[in-house]
Amino acid sequence: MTKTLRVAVIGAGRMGADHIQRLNTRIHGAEVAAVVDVDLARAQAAIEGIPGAVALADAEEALNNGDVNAVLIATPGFLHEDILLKAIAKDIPILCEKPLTPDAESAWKIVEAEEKLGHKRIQVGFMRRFDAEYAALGKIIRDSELGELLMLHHQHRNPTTPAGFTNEMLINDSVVHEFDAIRYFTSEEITSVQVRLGKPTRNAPAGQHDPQHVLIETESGVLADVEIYVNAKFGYEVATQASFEDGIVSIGRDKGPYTRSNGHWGGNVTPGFEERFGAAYDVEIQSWVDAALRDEIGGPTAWDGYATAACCEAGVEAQKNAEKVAVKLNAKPALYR
Ligand SMILES: NC(=O)C1=CN([C@@H]2O[C@H](COP(=O)(O)OP(=O)(O)OC[C@H]3O[C@@H](n4cnc5c(N)ncnc54)[C@H](O)[C@@H]3O)[C@@H](O)[C@H]2O)C=CC1
Ligand SMILES: O=C1[C@@H](O)[C@H](O)[C@@H](O)[C@H](O)[C@H]1O
Repeated sequence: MTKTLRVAVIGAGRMGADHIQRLNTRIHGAEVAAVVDVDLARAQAAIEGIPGAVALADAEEALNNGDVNAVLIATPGFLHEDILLKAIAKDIPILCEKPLTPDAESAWKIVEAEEKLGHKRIQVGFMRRFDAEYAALGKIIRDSELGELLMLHHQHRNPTTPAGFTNEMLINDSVVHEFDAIRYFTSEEITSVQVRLGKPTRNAPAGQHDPQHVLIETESGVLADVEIYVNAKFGYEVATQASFEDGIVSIGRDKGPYTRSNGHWGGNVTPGFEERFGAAYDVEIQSWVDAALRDEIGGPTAWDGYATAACCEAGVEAQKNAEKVAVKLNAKPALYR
């Protein structure tokens, strides 16, 4: 493998632009070689000041560009499958933003294509695994420091949603992170998902029922719940409280500095995911680059993308009734065991 990844970033929207900046300024061992966006002006704006980078409007053109040897996919989730299959055919390192794909059938096609290739090329953008507090809680669980983990309580609150954010996307685009986090914390698969639609906020756009309460069980019977609330207005908050036999651990609640002044006390709430998880994205992308230069991957696999897509599928079905829906998973291929 080469000493430098020459990355084509596909999609220069909110997340793609953020990754382009980090690749260009903070990540070692990688450079932006091409930026692709159907909105060519957006791609052109994104490569400004990046020597040697080209702006293109077509992903396939970037994959066929001899100067490109890796790809970072940051288009909306429903477009991932097509680009992934083309990138797998090129056998180059791939960082695919979550979700791998929005449904289990298409995610399974990706797993099968990678299995056929015979080695792992895809890392999925579940950045929470690279957040310092998530890693600390993961270690407490793995080392059984507080006895057995019994329950996980998650709050996932966004200030607002972009145009076109459907009711299904509360599960496919947002709770997909908790599905991955629960699997990461417990090292188990999720067996069932139930969704309760309670009293909605007047701040949700038409067609979106917000907030929702998602109830989850794992193989050993760990119970988890997620409050997904995507028009919460006050800021961006992603928090977890874990109940153990011998204690309680909370992560992600507040951000300092904590100030007492003028008869009030308090800290800060992050405005968006860039601020809350900025450091985690840096660690995630550096891990991908370092591993890619060794012909490996440095984080969640296509199997993780598939398994979470299966949870999402159960979750979207569960939105339609208040029943518990079983998660259906194909057998795990040897490549991921
Ligand atoms: N890990 C995380 O915390 C986050 C991940 N994401 C993920 O990142 C991905 C992108 O999300 P956003 O940046 O929020 O979306 P966005 O809508 O801001 O940007 C998407 C970009 O893709 C471009 N695009 C659309 N079709 C294209 C095509 N066929 N070829 C090339 N470019 C095309 C659009 O013109 C747009 O510039 C999604 O998979 C999303 O789930 C988004 C936000 C946070
Ligand atoms: O991935 C993300 C967005 O796509 C999603 O829409 C948000 O709900 C998440 O908090 C964020 O991390």
